[in-house]
Amino acid sequence: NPDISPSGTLAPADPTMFQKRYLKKMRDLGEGHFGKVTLYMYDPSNDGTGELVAVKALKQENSDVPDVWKKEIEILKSLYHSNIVRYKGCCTEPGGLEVQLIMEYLPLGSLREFLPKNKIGVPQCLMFAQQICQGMDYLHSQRYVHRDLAARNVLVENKGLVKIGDFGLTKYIPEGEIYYRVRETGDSPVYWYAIECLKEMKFSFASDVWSFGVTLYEIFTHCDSRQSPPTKFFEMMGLTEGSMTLVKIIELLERNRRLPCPRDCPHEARLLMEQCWNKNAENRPSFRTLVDKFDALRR
Ligand SMILES: C=Cc1cc(F)c(CN2CC[C@](CC#N)(n3cc(C(N)=O)c(NC(=O)OC)n3)[C@H](F)C2)cc1O
Repeated sequence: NPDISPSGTLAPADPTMFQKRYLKKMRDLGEGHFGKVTLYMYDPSNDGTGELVAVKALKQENSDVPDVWKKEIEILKSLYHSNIVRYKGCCTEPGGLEVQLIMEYLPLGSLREFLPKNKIGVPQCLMFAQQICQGMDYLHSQRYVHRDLAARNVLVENKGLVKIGDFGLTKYIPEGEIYYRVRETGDSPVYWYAIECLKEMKFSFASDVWSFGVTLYEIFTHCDSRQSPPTKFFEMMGLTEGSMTLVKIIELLERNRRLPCPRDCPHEARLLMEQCWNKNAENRPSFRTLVDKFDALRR
């Protein structure tokens, strides 16, 4: 339904502009530090035949950081890859502060929901792993560091296709730079963090590769909560509380302790996992290399 522009000519409606009044809330999909993701039906004809979309909105009190927020919208808008969730548009309230990011909806949810219910075999684990590497290789080629790669942020389109689904902590690494330093830790996903992130809050393409190693571990454990990274790290370090946890994890990693090898994980895949967890960031493979290594494994 093209909008009538002031001059009265028929301006083609911009398909990336969603009007808040036609968004009908269905249910919450997730909660994050700065906001939440909700399932809506976009139903301009108001007859229940609209399309389902996933909408990410900042919590009001955080909406005074529009530049950070707009950054995430700009990032997702600029990414085009079969293994990255599709940007559909954004929704602004007339004169409102809040801007909402509108993405395609993948009803099967993330690997965290999918894997425990669908016992996939080794070939499919390797296929999913390779697709994540393809998406991440593309993200890195655009000079973005994800900083939150984990099974909970990988969406399942169908049994043959997964996509990286959330870019809440993604940062741009300027040409010539290697690291992105952050100040806040917040409720950071420390069990997915490389050792240099824990010690110096230094994030890089290589720290994303470390997080991929943890994601590969999650895939081969079928996201079984009894084997989750937090659970296994707590077992290894014994119960600690508060800031001691960070100190204890660093100690374990310095002593070359790592997550255990999942029962169904083939030896070659375990070797890749361990390469991703190399203490020395320079010695970790790139996602480009990992895509090729998974090709060899899948033969
Ligand atoms: C404001 C910051 C913020 C808020 C958050 F809630 C989260 C956490 N959130 C991320 C998006 C999420 C998981 C992924 N990827 N997801 C997306 C879809 C989709 N596009 O279909 C989907 N589908 C689904 O669950 O279908 C049954 N889940 C899930 F909402 C968790 C992270 C954040 O940075």
